[in-house]
Amino acid sequence: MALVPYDENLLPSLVKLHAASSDFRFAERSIRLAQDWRGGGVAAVVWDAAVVMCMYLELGHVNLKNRTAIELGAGTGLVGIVAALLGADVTITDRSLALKFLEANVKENIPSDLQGAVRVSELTWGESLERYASGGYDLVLGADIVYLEETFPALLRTLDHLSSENTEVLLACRIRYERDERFLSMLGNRFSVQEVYYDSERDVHIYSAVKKKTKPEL
Ligand SMILES: C[S@@+](CC[C@H](N)C(=O)[O-])C[C@H]1O[C@@H](n2cnc3c(N)ncnc32)[C@H](O)[C@@H]1O
Repeated sequence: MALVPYDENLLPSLVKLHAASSDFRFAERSIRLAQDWRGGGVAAVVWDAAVVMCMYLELGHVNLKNRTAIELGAGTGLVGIVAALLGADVTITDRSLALKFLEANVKENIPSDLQGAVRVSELTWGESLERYASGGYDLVLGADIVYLEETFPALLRTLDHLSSENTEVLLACRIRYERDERFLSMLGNRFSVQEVYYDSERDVHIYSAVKKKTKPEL
């Protein structure tokens, strides 16, 4: 039986035909990603938010050269792959069920001289966070990862763990429901959040969040 993770209206427009693979062009390279909507669930297709995030990264507003980045809920890995091609040292993560697919896409699309700058690793939000350096990343990237209300507390704990006051969190989101707005306001308790980009054609917003400075104890 086909896995239908949620509401058909949420299907990314790029993959409504259950494409077997899709081609993209970012960072002056062709990227071919295997996709498997029927068998792989939400992690196995490229969502519009990922495409918009890559477009945003390509614009050059964010410095990626020699910076450390971690991608959460990477799915097919497009964002992490593009970040690596643009010069970042990237840890690409998702739940264990997504990793096989993700590893194959990374292997296929990262040239051998950059393979050392990319690793694929399991990160289920809120779990075993001690495996990842606290505040240890310059950038935390997430495309279309704000959609399941029950994951919001764990996702917030994860963002909090990975970020220092010098980390920029970039989230590409399609705001579908009120709960998505609620997530952003929960994020605003610990982070200063601002919208930095909007793609009206795909209806995807990019938010930048930086941890608020904690007041020194008196
Ligand atoms: C809508 S897909 C987006 C995939 C990809 N970022 C993109 O935009 O193409 C959501 C992703 O979040 C991941 N995800 C969902 N719940 C998660 C959790 N609790 N911990 C880690 N990843 C999770 C899914 O496996 C999936 O890859």
